[in-house]
Amino acid sequence: MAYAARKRLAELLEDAEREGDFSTRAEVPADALRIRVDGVGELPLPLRAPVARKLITQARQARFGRGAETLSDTGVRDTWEITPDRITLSGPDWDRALGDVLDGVRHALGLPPTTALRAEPHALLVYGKGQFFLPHQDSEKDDSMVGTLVVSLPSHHSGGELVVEHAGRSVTHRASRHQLTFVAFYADCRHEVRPVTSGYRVTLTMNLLAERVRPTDEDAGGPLADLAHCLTEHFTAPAEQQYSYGPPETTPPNRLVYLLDHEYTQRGLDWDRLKGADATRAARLRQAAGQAGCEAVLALAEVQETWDAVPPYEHYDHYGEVEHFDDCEDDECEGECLLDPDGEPGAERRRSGDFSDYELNDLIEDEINLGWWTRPDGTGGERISLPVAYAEVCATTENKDLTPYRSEYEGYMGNYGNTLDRWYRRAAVVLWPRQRSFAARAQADSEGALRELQGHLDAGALDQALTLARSLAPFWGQYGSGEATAPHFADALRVAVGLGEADTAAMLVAPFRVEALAEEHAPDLARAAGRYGRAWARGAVGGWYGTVGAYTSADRTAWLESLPALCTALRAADGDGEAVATPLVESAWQATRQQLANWLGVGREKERQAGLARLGAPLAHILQAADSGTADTIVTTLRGLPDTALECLIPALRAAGRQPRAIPEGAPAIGAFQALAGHCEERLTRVVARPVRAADDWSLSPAGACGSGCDLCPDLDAFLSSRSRKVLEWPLAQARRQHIHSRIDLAGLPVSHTTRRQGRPYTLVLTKTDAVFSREREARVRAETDLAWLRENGPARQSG
Ligand SMILES: O=C(O)CCC(=O)C(=O)O
Ligand SMILES: [Fe+2]
Repeated sequence: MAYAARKRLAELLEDAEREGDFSTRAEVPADALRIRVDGVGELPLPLRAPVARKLITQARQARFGRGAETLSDTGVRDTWEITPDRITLSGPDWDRALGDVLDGVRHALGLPPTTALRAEPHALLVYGKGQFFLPHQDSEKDDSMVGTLVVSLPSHHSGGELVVEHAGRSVTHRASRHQLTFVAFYADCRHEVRPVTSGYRVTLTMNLLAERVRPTDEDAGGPLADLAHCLTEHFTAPAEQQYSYGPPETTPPNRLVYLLDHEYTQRGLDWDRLKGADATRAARLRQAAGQAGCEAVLALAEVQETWDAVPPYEHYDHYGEVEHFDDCEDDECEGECLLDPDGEPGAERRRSGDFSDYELNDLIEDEINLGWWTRPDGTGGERISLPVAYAEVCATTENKDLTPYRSEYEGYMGNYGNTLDRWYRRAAVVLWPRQRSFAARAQADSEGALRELQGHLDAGALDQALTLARSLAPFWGQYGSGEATAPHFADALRVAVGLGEADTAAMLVAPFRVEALAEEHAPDLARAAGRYGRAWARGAVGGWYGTVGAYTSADRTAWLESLPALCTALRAADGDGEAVATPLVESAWQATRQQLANWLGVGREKERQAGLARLGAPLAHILQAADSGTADTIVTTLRGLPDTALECLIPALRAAGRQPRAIPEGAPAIGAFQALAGHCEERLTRVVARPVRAADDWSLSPAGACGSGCDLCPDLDAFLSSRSRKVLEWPLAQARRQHIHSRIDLAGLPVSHTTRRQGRPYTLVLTKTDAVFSREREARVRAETDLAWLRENGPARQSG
């Protein structure tokens, strides 16, 4: 079983924990160090109060970093600071003493013997009574920085303990009064300096830097063969699923993601600078990988967990039921503070904070994403975005035993219980079988994969390129739909042309959206169609276009503007550009025709007019791009539409008129626009010639039967069609009044409806409004204007 392999692997790496701690301490006789400070002179040790006060006269208020900023806030950090350029360290024995301490620290922290530590002075700090530094994490100021070394100078003081924490454990260090006290900890450990209660506490802080001194060829120890066996098993057994519904997987997992315990920055992620147990575990895994024919890289993972969780018992007040927002002091509050933590009605019961004392019940959901990884050859790394599947994850330390960097709690919301979301940053060793290396990396870095394929093609290694490209098929479809991937369409297309295998080429270009297509792709598009045939091209365009009628973004309207130029370039290119241009135009037309039909069916005039007018420009672009056959089909369809289609056709003609140069000379579009213009002119002339409505003519066209065969609609139609009846008083029960309302509103009729709430049933009063006349007047004016414009500027005139 694959699960057993992962479990065993995690256990095999468990004992590495004993090989390193996150923090360590050492004492050295005070006379090992001579320390001089500019403006003060050599500091006599143990340090006494007058000297400490003299140091303060030379110091500044210490600052601290938050994000990219450096801040000064004595509520967070209150201590005096002297910069390292003003400090000189010496002493006959100092270098050797420090060297010994660093060697001990290296060993205690579990860094491999192939690594050496160096310490660089960072600051001299003086803490007087009441001064402190709240919990924080030190920033890694240097690529090779792995931690901090705090050297406490001996002095009489109380308080001022240095508390260091990692993975739920914490150690408190007190400084010696007579000796130098060295405390070292990894840079990802949170630590604090508790307030000094008497005397002065003086520390020299140093950055700990790690450097490789010997190659890592020695055996990292441990049951390597066992580990290698687990890897082989993991990569041969079918991947198991988290939930048992759905068909079982038949293929093995693509990779193994072994989560480490410490946090790392992108810069600090390096095989030689791993911390504590991580170093041993990663070294063993890497060696096992070598034996099992696998490749290993380091990665950074973002983990999110959602737990079913409850607040600790103490958070319930004496009612035994009610939970309060942390700061709530309102005696009469019955927990409303939680519903409304900001005093805004309806604010959600969601808040962030430290919920480490909450009790975790069940894990509802977890999600792991890799955001960065190093290259297999160890040269740098790259940003990636790769969700990790359940069957790929393995860890010796569970997430819940680590400290999340963010937590959010949401109280009971009906559908869900109380949930606690926790986010962690973890590093990981990611492994995959060497033969599947290309696909394993490609899933995270599609651009890199395309580059590699092109490289093989350029080098004439066609067979290899084909084998690798085929291995992308299982997951390549998830790629390409985002805007960010559009720029890589050109790369995918070029590789597709080069491969010479129709199915694989189709798979490579399939995930992109049509918006990614631009004029510059025309030569390769035409070449691909020439190579793989018309059916291939039609299939590819269908995929790029997506399902007709599916939601399409505003981007598509913008993209249609570029369609004529794209099609012109396609037709001019070598190969078979027409094979791509034709289905592109046809698909665009099918989608637009569908929208046209939808808008024509809308009764509310203003809405319909606006909707149809918006389709004008896209329609013009499609006609501009069409070949003569498609242009004819389009014109024939448009001619067959009702008069309301003029609300789209005139805007289309106007759009075409605005950019006559977009139509290539001799293009079928010229004839199509002329035919349409002639058609519109004919229709408008008929509209304008209609007799003006007589002042006493209130007749409207019938709204038609509603389809449910009700007895009301015929009566409504009789009223609407009547020349003389302006008002209808109609006693109707509520549901029936409702039906008439909706019939009138849906059709956008110039009829007002009110209900007179007297008697039973109430009376629905329908009144034809002046819009019966005004709409017709407006329509006539519009028709006259359009007709005048057509006669003056329309394409029919321009042809000459
Ligand atoms: O003074 C100390 O012991 C530690 C100070 C510290 O945490 C820092 O400078 O970042
Ligand atoms: Fe610190």
